[in-house]
Amino acid sequence: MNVDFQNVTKKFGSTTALDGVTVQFEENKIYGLLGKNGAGKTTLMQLLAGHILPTSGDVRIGGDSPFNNRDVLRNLCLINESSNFKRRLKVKDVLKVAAMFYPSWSHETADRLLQTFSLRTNQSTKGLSKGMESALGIIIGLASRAKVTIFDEPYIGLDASARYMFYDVLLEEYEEYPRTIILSTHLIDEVSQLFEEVIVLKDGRVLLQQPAENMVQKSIKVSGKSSVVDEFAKGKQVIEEKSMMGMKTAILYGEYISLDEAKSLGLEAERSTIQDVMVHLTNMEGGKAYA
Ligand SMILES: Nc1ncnc2c1ncn2[C@@H]1O[C@H](COP(=O)(O)OP(=O)(O)OP(=O)(O)O)[C@@H](O)[C@H]1O
Repeated sequence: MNVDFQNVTKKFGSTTALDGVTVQFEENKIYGLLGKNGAGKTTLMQLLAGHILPTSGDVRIGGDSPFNNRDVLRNLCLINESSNFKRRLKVKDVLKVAAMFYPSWSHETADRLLQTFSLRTNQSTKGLSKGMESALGIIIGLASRAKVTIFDEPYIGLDASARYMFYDVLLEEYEEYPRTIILSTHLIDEVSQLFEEVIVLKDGRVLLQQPAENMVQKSIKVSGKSSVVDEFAKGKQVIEEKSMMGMKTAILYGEYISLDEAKSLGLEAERSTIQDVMVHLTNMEGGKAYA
């Protein structure tokens, strides 16, 4: 199911959380939805999950609006950091309800992940630690096999090893049973190798939408004598630079930039990370779009 946002604006009182967003999520792709605090990521996901209505514009999933639309919502699973599970229920009851709701539910995946995350099905959800609650959310998200599965910072309280288990299982599950996965995260370095496509929001607008690989290929971090760095940077977009005692480090972003060309001038050169590019682009003044 394709997801289509056409000129979507969402206002909360005087705050414009999303401002004329037009974006598409294709079937069977893993997306990273990135941006600084308050950029509009959660609002976009809430609109997608039919929890709220846009102030103007159109949100469509497989051609239909998700708002109050049970048929669409059975193919869509949003897991967020505060997926407050009904406090009186046991883990097994929460899973039973989810299994009834999602037509593609995989009992096998749920059982396997219960073991992976050491969750007991007889445990009351009231007694779950933050990490265990996140684990339960992740189990539901992956076992739902919903055609559109969205994780909004789903790992609060999970330690590093549990988070890496989540990333591994997510990839395994995705390979076995492809679906559209949207991951919103601030732990970009940890997760970025999962992304096929990256969407960066800034001040409620789409600043950039690109295949993850392109984003890396279009960026370069160079260091060396200031005059050489400046010469190399001519005509390219400098998104960050630091100088000290005649030396300079700069991050450049634009059309494909060759590492070899920089090295042949005697500069140290490497690709910068998606996290670096995201941080510096969103810190720059103005709202230029790089899509
Ligand atoms: N229910 C609401 N009522 C009022 N303002 C809201 C509401 N939800 C979001 N906003 C505002 O809309 C803007 C976008 O918020 P949103 O939560 O979508 O950002 P975000 O990118 O998810 O941020 P974070 O990374 O901090 O979770 C912010 O200015 C926020 O204060």
